[in-house]
Amino acid sequence: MTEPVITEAPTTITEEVPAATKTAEPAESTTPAPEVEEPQNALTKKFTDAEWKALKEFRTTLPSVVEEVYKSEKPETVKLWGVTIDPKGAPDARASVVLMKFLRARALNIEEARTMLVKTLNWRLEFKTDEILKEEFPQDVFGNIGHIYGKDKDGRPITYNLYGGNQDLKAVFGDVDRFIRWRIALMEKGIALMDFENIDQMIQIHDYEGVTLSSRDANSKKAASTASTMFQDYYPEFLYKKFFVNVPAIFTWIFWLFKPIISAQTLAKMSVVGTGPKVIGKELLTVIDVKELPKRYGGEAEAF
Ligand code: HEM
Repeated sequence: MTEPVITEAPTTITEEVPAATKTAEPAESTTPAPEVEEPQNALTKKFTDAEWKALKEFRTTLPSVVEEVYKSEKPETVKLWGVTIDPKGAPDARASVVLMKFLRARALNIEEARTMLVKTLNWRLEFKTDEILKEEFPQDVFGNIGHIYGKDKDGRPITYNLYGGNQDLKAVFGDVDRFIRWRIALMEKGIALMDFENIDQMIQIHDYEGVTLSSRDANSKKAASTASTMFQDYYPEFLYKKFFVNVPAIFTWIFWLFKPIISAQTLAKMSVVGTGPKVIGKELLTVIDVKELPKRYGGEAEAF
């Protein structure tokens, strides 16, 4: 697996200004064609000059990406997370945001970003992600282990996974393929709440209340590493922060088991929080408003 290198979203706002190319005596007919103005939204306005440069080059590879993935089908446009990307057409701000995710996940390396995009599109066809939102999963098994609830202070959606010991984990992880489809469905539902204009990332919270070592059997380990690898490979730059709450101190070492499959940049977005609403609230209330945070985590929301 290529180690993805994810650069932090830059905070400086930079407008794309074409470099002045005036020479001493411009010849009459050599006036350079004006650069096509880039459509902007709040997220593209945060791109740096280096990112814009990489994006323009990345776009030139898109026709070959479509050809490689869809072969003779040759679709005019490609839809990714609800955003239409026109490989040959005029640039679009939301499409730029989606494409930038691949570039940032690969440290602006065009060839590596292209490979990641090809692999992601191929995986989505194979995994049938388009059908996943319509799929139904047994409520008695999954009803309590995953929730999408509230927004952070900047409007990012929040997903909660309750993988603690007080669940029937044998039923949840007994069929690993079914679990993975359910987990990817939850991810896609979270992404469906993003507009790619102002919001393109989410907060994830894992609750491990009541966890014991016996909760970690071969199936749940396989489910955890498979899901984690899929997020690394096919969901570039979707994570803003991830919190692991209600983790008993004696189990924090489990966090480090994931180090080989998660990039350093993604690991830096993750933090392990102790147990109880007071301790958890202290940490989570820095990013989530008290009215949006469930009571069990130190907030005021009457949630799950
Ligand atoms: C013992 C029972 C546990 C079970 C059943 C379990 C289950 C899972 C599952 C299914 C995932 C897949 C990723 C996702 O759903 O977002 C995951 C990821 C992960 N878990 Fe656990 N886990 C357990 C304990 C722990 C503990 C105690 C820690 C310590 C903090 C931990 C840390 C992690 C990390 C770091 C990831 C990777 C997250 C990512 O890639 O986004 N797990 N776990």
